[in-house]
Amino acid sequence: MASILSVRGISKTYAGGHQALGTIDLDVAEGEIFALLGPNGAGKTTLISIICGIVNASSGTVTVDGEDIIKGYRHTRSTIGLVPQEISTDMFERVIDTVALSRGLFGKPRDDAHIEKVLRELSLWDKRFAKVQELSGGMKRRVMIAKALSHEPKLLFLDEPTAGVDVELRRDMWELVRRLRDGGATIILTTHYIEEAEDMADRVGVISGGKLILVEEKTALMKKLGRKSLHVTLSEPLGAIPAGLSSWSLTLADDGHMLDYQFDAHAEDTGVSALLSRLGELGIGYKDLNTEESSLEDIFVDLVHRPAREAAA
Ligand SMILES: Nc1ncnc2c1ncn2[C@@H]1O[C@H](COP(=O)(O)OP(=O)(O)OP(=O)(O)O)[C@@H](O)[C@H]1O
Repeated sequence: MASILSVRGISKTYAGGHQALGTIDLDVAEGEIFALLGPNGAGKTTLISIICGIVNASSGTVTVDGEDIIKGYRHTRSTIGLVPQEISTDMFERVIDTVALSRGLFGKPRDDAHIEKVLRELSLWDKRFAKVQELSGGMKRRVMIAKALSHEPKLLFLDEPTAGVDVELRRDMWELVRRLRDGGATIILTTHYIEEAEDMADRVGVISGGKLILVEEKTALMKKLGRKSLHVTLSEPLGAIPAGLSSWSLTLADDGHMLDYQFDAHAEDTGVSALLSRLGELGIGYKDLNTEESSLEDIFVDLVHRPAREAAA
């Protein structure tokens, strides 16, 4: 599918000399949900802000829907919707007015039916005549989303959309994201809730220290980097791991009642069957066995911390 977003050689050094982004290259296809993961200060917001035309890049180019974001800014800005991390809107305006005004700012003709649809989808219709300042924090966030959707963007950025929101709003938001995607929109989100990326994203990009260290299909990533753990519940607790088991990398947990073995699920020989027969030979009985796959969170933590570990080694 065609790219709706192409980032080529983008870097950013802020005025104070801080390099927030190294050289970033990224393509996002139309209709994708792309999750950008990274620790605090990794450069996620900087990258989004450059694409949205809020921050100038130090080098590189960005194309949105076939147009350069600088030369073709009118088109690219009206193609993009941004839900920023922070709530920024005129607090004294009524909900319906601030959302309708946002649409006008992007040069789109008035469309009351669309504004009503957006407000209804976000459960804001009943509050349409309330001033923004009278709303709860969660409702204010819904207003920010409504504003971003007011001009029917093809490419929607959600910058940590569910940070600090309640369970209900979070669930509503993910339903909305799915509906938008079904309607053909492309969605790029940053999140600290990795299970959300695991649940929602088609592809995942990991940014760390201003560098995009990995971009991969979510399922392929989990397959490739995923490890499995085997948990062996012992009949009798062990005080220490017996010398006869030194060929496996094992840990004892649960006061010696549980033996854990981490292995690469895709290796030709996982070592599991040899481990189980050795346990038999050593007379170590067990009551139960179960395996567990690593989550995207495990993979992410491993990836982000790997450079530091490698440097220390
Ligand atoms: N206007 C600015 N001037 C100088 N430095 C900045 C500015 N904005 C961001 N930075 C720095 O650039 C780096 C990247 O920040 P950015 O906000 O892009 O990270 P982030 O990945 O979005 O983090 P978070 O998850 O905390 O939102 C940080 O070190 C930050 O302090």
